[in-house]
Amino acid sequence: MPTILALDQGTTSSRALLIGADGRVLDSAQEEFPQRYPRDGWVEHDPEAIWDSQVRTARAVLERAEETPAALGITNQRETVVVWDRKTGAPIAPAIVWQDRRTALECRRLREAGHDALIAERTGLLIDPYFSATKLAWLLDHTEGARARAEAGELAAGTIDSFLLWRLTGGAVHATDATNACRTSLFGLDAQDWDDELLDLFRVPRALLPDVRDCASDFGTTTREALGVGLPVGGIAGDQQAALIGQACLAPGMIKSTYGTGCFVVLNTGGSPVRSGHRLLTTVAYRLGGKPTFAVEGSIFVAGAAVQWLRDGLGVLDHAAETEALAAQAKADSRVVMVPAFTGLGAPHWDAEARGAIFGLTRDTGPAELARAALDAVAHQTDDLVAAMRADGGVIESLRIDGGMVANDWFCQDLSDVTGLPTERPVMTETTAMGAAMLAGVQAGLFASLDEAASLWRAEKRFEPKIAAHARKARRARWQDAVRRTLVS
Ligand SMILES: Nc1ncnc2c1ncn2[C@@H]1O[C@H](COP(=O)(O)OP(=O)(O)O)[C@@H](O)[C@H]1O
Ligand SMILES: O=P(O)(O)OC[C@H](O)CO
Repeated sequence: MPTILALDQGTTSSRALLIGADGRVLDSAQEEFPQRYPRDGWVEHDPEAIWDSQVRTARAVLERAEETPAALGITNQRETVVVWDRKTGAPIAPAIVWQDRRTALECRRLREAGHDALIAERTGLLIDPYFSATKLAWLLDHTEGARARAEAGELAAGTIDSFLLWRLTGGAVHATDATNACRTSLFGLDAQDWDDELLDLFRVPRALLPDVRDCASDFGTTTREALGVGLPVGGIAGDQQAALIGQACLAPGMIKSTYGTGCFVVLNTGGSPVRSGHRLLTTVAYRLGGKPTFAVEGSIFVAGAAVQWLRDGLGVLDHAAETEALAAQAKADSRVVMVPAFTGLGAPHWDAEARGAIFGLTRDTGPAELARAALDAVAHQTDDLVAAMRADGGVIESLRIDGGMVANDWFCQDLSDVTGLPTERPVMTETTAMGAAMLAGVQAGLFASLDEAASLWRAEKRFEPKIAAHARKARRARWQDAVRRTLVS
């Protein structure tokens, strides 16, 4: 059976998965890599650590594989930017991660100068440090000589997919796909290309940027130096769009919600961009044969990251999975509410300056109540997004869920209770990798179309809401009050 190698470069780990043409995961490898928090609100990655972990996982899977995969697909944490030297391939600075807030003041300046409308109209995005453009400008302004070198064409930049692709092809291909490009604030949704006016506004030289291609395209071939084998790279998509594809949400109205470091709820809206009146983003879901399909997205910066903070920051857990038993043990009358605004709040609040808070602490609050509050916060934030989508006219009847957190049954049930929606967990929870594999498989001719590949999707478990309407209302009110008390701007 033909196979596809999918590289899933996430915020906390790099993964490589060998996926069969029947949609099954045949093998996988995963490596976590260090997160750096050098200052309040800053989040950085070492691009070499990303590269090394990604290559090691890919090579591990390839060495165990019986046959050479037919194609390779890449999916990645989005918005995070790397700038590197075109001659040596060496990064000139650490990668600035999507969660990083260092450009909050610059974003405020752009908002005060009245650029919101132009940016929203062209890109479907708001002005926020989340997106790549201000991060790129920051790197050029704060790295000695970088701006002049960028203008002279000596440097290349891109999101993580671009950086990996460059390295995988030995510097032969500097490209990205439309789903990653549309998260930079530099890409016109209508034109489906970099926008000169936005490049001027954000002061990013065009010479720095990759070529933008369809999600299923010829992205070149890996070198033997990189992976020990020449594989055609046929698919690229940002991880949330890849998860939408991997969850088989290919028809307008279908919706998925992914719980990794952050949480991203994405609603397929079909062939024309739909603008939100409630501060959700308009984004490219995928682009095939030059034709974009669009989505509306709600982005939450902290989901599994709150669990990670309990583990690594507070040290009250050894493993993320312990939150499941802990949450179940929490005292039923606990009113602890955690607003995990560690790096500001994303949709629908977009408050870059808010910081986290915990309300309702009592002398008997312990790790169990904190664990429950952390999981609960993710469910409430999801419901905030569902409410915004409904206010925009969206009809939402259930959620297809995935990501690291959905291994936690307590969380899945809580999500269903808090949102009042049935939630469906698929058999194949590696939906992000699956999306990348589907795209690469279409390009390699293993699937006649994305729809054919999507027919492989199966539900593993469905969680139904179990709490009474009045209990849900009371919990929602407590959450909304806590958020109000956390907002800064
Ligand atoms: N059983 C679990 N319960 C709660 N959270 C979990 C569980 N397993 C993993 N996580 C959280 O999920 C995140 C990892 O999910 P993943 O989809 O791999 O994220 P990413 O792609 O952002 O690196 C981590 O933040 C981790 O804390
Ligand atoms: O690494 P994840 O799975 O949390 O996804 C990160 C997103 O792509 C950021 O927009």
